[in-house]
Amino acid sequence: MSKTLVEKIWDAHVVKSEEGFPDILYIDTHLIHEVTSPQAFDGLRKRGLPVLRPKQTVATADHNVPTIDQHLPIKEELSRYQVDMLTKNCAEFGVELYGLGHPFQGIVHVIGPELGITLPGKTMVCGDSHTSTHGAFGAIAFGIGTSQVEQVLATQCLLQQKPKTMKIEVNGTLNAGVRAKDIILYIISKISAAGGTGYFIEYAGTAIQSLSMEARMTICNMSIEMGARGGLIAPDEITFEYVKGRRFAPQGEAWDKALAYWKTLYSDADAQFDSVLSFDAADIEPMITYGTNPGMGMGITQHIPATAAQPDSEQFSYQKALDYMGFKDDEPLLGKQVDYVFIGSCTNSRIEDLREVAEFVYGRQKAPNVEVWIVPGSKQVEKQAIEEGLDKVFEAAGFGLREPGCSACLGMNEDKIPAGKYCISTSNRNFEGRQGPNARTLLVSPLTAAAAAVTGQITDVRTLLNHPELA
Ligand SMILES: CC(C)[C@@](O)(CC(=O)O)C(=O)O
Ligand code: SF4
Repeated sequence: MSKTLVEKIWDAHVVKSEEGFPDILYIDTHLIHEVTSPQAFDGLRKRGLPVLRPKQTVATADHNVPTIDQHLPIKEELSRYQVDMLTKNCAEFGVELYGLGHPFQGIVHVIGPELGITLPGKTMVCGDSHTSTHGAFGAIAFGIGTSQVEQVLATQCLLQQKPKTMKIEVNGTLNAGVRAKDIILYIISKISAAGGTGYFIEYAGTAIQSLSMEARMTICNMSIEMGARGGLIAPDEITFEYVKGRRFAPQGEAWDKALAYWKTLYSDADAQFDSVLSFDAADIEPMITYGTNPGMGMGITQHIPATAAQPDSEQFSYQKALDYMGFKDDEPLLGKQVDYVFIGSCTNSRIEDLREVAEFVYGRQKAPNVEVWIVPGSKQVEKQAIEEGLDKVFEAAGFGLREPGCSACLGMNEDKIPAGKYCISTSNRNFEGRQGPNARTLLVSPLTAAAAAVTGQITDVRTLLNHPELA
C-alpha cells in the first residue's frame, strides 16, 4: 500500500495502535532545555521514577543564557535559577547536558543537527514548538508540552493521534535576494497562521530540493507558525552529505546500513495526502512581517493590506495589531527607520546565515541609528565563524559577534528590545511583547536584516545587490 513519508516513519514507530485511542509512539531522541524540563523532572522525582533512556536524551541551556560574558554568573535571578535547575536535574537523572561553556552548547534546534543527533527516519520531540526544525532531515520531529516531556522521560513513548498530512510544493527558481526565510514567510502569509492546523506538512518541489540543509531547517522550523504539528523534507544526497562524519552520526558499517534505509524515506508517487498546496518560487520577493503574528507578512515592496480587506471577524484584531506596530492601512514599509537588528534564533543563526551577513556587510558600516546583535546558534557556529574571520568582518562593520543562545528571539534573558522600538529580526515570532514589553518585531531573512543593518531602515536588499555604491 502506498504511503507518505510521514506515514512510513510514523508506522515504523508505533508501539501500539487501537481503534479510538491515540497511538503509542516510540521516541528515538528527546531533546530538552531549561524552560520546559523542570516540572517534568519534578514529576519523575515525586513518583520515584528514573529517566528510562538517558542515552536517548540530550539537554542544553539556551533560552535563559546571556549572550555576552557567558563565563560570568548569570545576572538575572530567574534565568540563573532555570539554568542551575537544568544542571542539577541532568546530573541527578544521568542526562547528557551541553550547558554553558560546553563546546557543544547552543540552541537546542541548532546543536541536534550539527552534532549528527538529528537523523533521517527518527522520531524526535522536545518541549519546544520549533522542534519541527529537525524535520528538514526527513525525521518526524515535533514540540510537546511539559506533561508530555515527563511522559517521554519516564517511558520513551508518547500518546499521539496520527496527524493528517499536507504536501506543500514550491517549484521553480528563487529570485535574486530571496532566501528560504522568504519562502516560509510567503507560504504563511498565503495560508495564514492557522492554515496548517492539524496537519503534518511535507515540503517538496524543485525549489525545496535545491536548498541547503540550513535553508531547509529554516523552512521546517516555522511549520508551527501556520499551526502545523510539524514539517519535514524527504532526505536526499544533500542531507546525507551534511550528516556524514558528524560526531554522533553512524559510522562505517552502521553508516552503510542507515544510508540504505534512509534512501527508502520518500512519499510513494501515488501516496495520498489530505491536502496539497503548490506555489511558484518566481512569485516570491523578499518578505517582511508588519503585524503581530507570522501570517501578517508581505513582499517588502508592497503596502500594508487594508483592514477593510480582512474578513469582518478579523478586522478588530487586525487593526489592534497595526496599532501595536504603529502602522496604518495601505502604507509602505520601505524606508521606515528601525532601531535594532537581531540576527539569530533557531530559525536563522547557522554558519550559512552568518556567512551571508558577513559577505553583505563586508566593507560597509552599520548605520548610526541601529544597534545590531548577531548571535551564533551554537558554540560550534561561533567557533567556525571566528575561524573564518567573520567576527572581524562584523567588528569592522560596527557590531560584535555575541555568544550562543536564544537571545532576543524572546524576552526571557538579558537581550530584550526596549518598548516601542522596531527590531528587524531573523527569528520566527512577532507576537506582542515577544522580544520585550511593547517591542515591535519585523520578521525577515538574514540577508534583508543585513541590508537594514547597513541602511538603518527597512530596505529591499535587491536595491543594494544591484547598486553596491548606494550603501
Ligand atoms: C518561549 C520559548 C520557550 C519557546 O521556545 C517555546 C516554544 O517554542 O514552544 C518559544 O520560542 O516560544
Ligand atoms: S531561538 Fe526562539 S524560537 Fe527558537 S527555541 Fe529559542 S526561543 Fe524558541
